[in-house]
Amino acid sequence: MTLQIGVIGTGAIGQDHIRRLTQTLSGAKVIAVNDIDAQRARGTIAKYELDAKLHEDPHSLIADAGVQAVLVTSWGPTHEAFVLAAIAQGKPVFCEKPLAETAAGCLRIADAEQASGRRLVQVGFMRQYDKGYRALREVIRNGGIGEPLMLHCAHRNPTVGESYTASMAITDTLIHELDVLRWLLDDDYISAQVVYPRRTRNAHAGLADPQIVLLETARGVRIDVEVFVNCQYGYDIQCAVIGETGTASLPEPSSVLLRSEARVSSRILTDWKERFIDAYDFELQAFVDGVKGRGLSGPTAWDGYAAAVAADSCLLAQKSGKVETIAMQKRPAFYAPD
Ligand SMILES: NC(=O)c1ccc[n+]([C@@H]2O[C@H](COP(=O)([O-])OP(=O)(O)OC[C@H]3O[C@@H](n4cnc5c(N)ncnc54)[C@H](O)[C@@H]3O)[C@@H](O)[C@H]2O)c1
Ligand SMILES: O[C@H]1[C@H](O)[C@@H](O)[C@H](O)[C@@H](O)[C@H]1O
Repeated sequence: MTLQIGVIGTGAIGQDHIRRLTQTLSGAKVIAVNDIDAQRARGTIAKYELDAKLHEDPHSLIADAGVQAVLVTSWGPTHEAFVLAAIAQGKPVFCEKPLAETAAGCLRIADAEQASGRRLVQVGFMRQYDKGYRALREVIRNGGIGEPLMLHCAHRNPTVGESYTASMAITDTLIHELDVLRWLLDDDYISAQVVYPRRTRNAHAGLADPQIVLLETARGVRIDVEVFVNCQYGYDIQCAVIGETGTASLPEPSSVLLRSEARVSSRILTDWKERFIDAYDFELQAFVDGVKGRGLSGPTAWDGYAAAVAADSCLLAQKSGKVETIAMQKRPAFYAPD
C-alpha cells in the first residue's frame, strides 16, 4: 500500500520533504497540499508534478478521507492546532519542530495522543537519525569515554534574515540541541542560563548574536552551547563530549580533502538541508514505514515537550540573566522507551 500524505506548509522544509517523499523515499505519495499562501502551494504542485489536490483550508486537508497521514511544515505557531486536529481524526502526523510554541501546548498534544490510545505523533527532530550523532551516542553508551562530564557545542548558521528574533535563537535553533543532547546523554535538564558575548557587527540591529546557553543535567553534566546565527562562513554544527577517560566529538560531514596551491582544504557546508540530508531522509522514511508497519518509533510528543520545557526556561534566562530552573513533569508510561 502507498501511504497517502497531506502536507500543510509548502515553504523551505515543506518543499524539501515533498521532494524527498516524491523523488527519494519509497512507499508514500503526496496527494493533498495546503499553504496559507495558495499561490505557493499551487507552485509546489507544479514544481514537483504532484497529482495532488490543493486545499484552501488546512482543516479540510486533515479531514480529507483520502489523506491517511499528515505532514505539518507550516510556521511554528500553527503546529499545535494542526497536530491536535490530526489526532482528533485519528491520523498519524509528522510535525516539524517545534511541536508547539510552549511546553503547555506540547502537553495538550501528549494528552490528546494518550487519550487516542496509540502513538500518532512523530516530531521532526532529525538529528536523532544523523549517523554522526548516532555514532557518538554508541561511544558514550559503550563506555568508550567513561561517564560524560561536560559537553561543548556550537550551532552556527551563516546568516539569518531580519525576521529572526532573539527568542528564535532558542525556539528555532537551540531547540535541536535541547532535543539531541538529552537523547545523547539519556538525561534531563535541570537548569539553564544565557550569557551574551560581544555582539557581531553582522547581525541586524535588534538581535543579540552570538549567545551562549549553559545547561545542567540531572546527573550534573554541564553543557555549553554557542548559538551563532550570523557566523558568515558556513553551517557548522559541533559537539564534543568530555568524559572521565576520554573525549568524543561529532564527526565532520565527509568532504574531499583537497591539496592544491600550497594548501590543504576541505569544504564546509552552508545549508542545513545539505548538512542533515541523510537524517531527513531516514526520519521521514521511518515515519512512512512506521505508519504502514509496526507503529511509530521516532521522536515522540514527550520529546517535543521535554525540549519545549527547556526552551521555556532558556527564554526566561535570556531576559533575567539568571540561572533558571527546568522542571519537567514525570514521564507517562505511554512514552517509556521501547
Ligand atoms: N528540522 C529542521 O531542521 C527544520 C529546518 C527548517 C525548518 N524547520 C521548521 O519547519 C517549520 C517551517 O520552516 P520553513 O523554514 O519551511 O519556513 P518557511 O517560512 O519557508 O515556510 C513556512 C510555510 O508555512 C506557511 N504557513 C504559515 N502559516 C500557515 C497556516 N496557518 N496554514 C498553512 N500554511 C501556513 C507559509 O506560508 C510558508 O509557506 C518551522 O517550524 C521550522 O522551525 C525545521
Ligand atoms: O529552522 C532552521 C533549522 O532548524 C536549522 O536546522 C537551524 O540551524 C536554523 O537555525 C533554524 O532557523
